[in-house]
Amino acid sequence: MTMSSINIECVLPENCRCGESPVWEEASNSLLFVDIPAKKVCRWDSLSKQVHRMTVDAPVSSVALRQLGGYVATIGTKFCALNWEDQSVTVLATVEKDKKNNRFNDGKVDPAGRYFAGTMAEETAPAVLERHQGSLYSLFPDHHVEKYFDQVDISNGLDWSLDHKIFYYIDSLSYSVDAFDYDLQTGKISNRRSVYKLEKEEQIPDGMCIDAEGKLWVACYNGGRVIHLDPQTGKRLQTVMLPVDKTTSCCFGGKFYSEMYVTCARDGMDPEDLLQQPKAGGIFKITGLGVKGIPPNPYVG
Ligand SMILES: O=C(O)[C@H](O)[C@@H](O)[C@H](O)[C@H](O)CO
Ligand SMILES: [Zn+2]
Repeated sequence: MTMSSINIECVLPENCRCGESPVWEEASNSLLFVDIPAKKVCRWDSLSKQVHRMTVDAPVSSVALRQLGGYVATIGTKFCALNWEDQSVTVLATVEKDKKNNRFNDGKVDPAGRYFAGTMAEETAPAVLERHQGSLYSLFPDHHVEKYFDQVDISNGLDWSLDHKIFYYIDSLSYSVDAFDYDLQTGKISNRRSVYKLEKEEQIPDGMCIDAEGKLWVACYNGGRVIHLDPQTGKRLQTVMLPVDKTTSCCFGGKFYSEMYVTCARDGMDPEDLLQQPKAGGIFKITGLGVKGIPPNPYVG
């Protein structure tokens, strides 16, 4: 084992109101992410350091790669395809037409190419919302949508185990990281259980990703950290503190997926905190973790 020292750098002072859904695109050496209330999908080129932004017509809560080219995103309560070249949006499916106050939140593509995303009621302030209004869905390659369960408060982080037999999921206000048995063939989930309960100072679990060793990394909203968890033992292995409180999500990227990228939010911070944390809303890169990630799955369809 090589000794590594952790370095944390703000690589892009984007001032996101609520940065989310970081996704590494190897083909363009870029990081994709969204700013939910700003209705923006962004792509930061790690070589040129240029950012390209696409504004859509409703809150955009997650973005993912698409096998056919371009991207998919959850916008309002719609699963959409994005054409980055001409900046056009095509609706693939709509959920919850009857729930005007709901929107999608975090989403990610499973190893078979289904796009999973959950919903929540719109917040009046961070983590303040009508409870139990959300559900978890997935968009299959043929564009039909399946619903898994309802009664969700804030549908958030999700990822799959390396053998594709477990689905990990966070409903933020449960303060728990949960696991389900996963059937990759059918996309069905079963046997929900908790694998980690957050400690008080860790605050609210938000976005999550798995690493190449099958361990989880969870961004803690208001906790200013990402925590490294062993879902087998239920133990926390490591805590990495960031210089911003509202850390929202994380992914691996860069060469061999050896770097971690972390998004965060500015919304809900008071003026003093903003003075103390001028990089709030930026994109952070963590190096020296000594563990790699795995490539994101593209949506098939
Ligand atoms: O990004 C998200 O997941 C939600 O849309 C945000 O509003 C916050 O993270 C949430 O308030 C913290 O739980
Ligand atoms: Zn989130």
